[in-house]
Amino acid sequence: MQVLRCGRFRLELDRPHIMAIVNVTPDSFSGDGLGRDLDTAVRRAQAAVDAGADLLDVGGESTRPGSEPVSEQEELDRVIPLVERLADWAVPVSVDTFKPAVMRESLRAGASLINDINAFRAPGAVDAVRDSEAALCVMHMQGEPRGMQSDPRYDDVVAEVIEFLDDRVRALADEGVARDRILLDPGFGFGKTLEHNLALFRALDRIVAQDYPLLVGVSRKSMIGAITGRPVGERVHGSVAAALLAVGRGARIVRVHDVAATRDALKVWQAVTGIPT
Ligand SMILES: Nc1nc2ncc(COP(=O)(O)OP(=O)(O)O)nc2c(=O)[nH]1
Repeated sequence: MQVLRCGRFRLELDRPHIMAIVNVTPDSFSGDGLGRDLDTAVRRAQAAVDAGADLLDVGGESTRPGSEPVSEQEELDRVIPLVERLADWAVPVSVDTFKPAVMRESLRAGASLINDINAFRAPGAVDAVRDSEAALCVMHMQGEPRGMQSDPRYDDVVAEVIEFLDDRVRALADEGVARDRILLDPGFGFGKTLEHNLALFRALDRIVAQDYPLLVGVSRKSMIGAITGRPVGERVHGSVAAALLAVGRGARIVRVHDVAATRDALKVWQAVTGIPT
């Protein structure tokens, strides 16, 4: 059984887990950003937990392609008050950030997981998380959100993503980060064309073979839109299908906007496969 150390929690990953997206942003690509309205964000988080979310991922800066950077203080002002409100809930709170100062303050406020699309490469990022008990999600991205989709290129996207993740995990291990805190994520849509995303999806089992829990985030993304022809607000069916396919290939955490739909789909998948709910 894979157990992920996640702050004061121990996640037993023999069954798939749902990470609910709680974006306190004005400009998230999916249009679900809650801006700075704290009470609305708390209600959204509660609804996600009621619908079956196992974790909450709080994001204060949109990382959609072409997004404009947000200042450290603005991100702190958006994220920390919400983390403080959620910190004693019965589910782990994750914070989606690549800024070391936001990582540090989030941990101080009670976050149990740091979700870094930049794989803890920023100067000071490893220092910010090394001595905590928090889980760390290490994600692959080619380039930066502002320009990553302009012309992503790989010789072998699967091999290069695996090599990148291996390198980052080794860097964290060299700094003393225990392996039971680490999650991997191929970073769908982060410097990838549709073909790159599909190649990675088909090879998820090879990433799983790296023997770290795998997190997958494809919810409502452009790859779902490209395949289904649906606009961002009508991608729940495609997103749920992708989540099931990812779980069937070994992903153990799916990062989603539509918790209830994903939860029902996973219940059916678990009933058929005999994996405990
Ligand atoms: N680990 C991980 N983190 C992520 N954070 C943001 C987004 C982008 O999605 P979203 O948060 O819905 O949009 P935005 O960044 O525009 O708020 N995708 C991932 C992902 O695939 N994996």
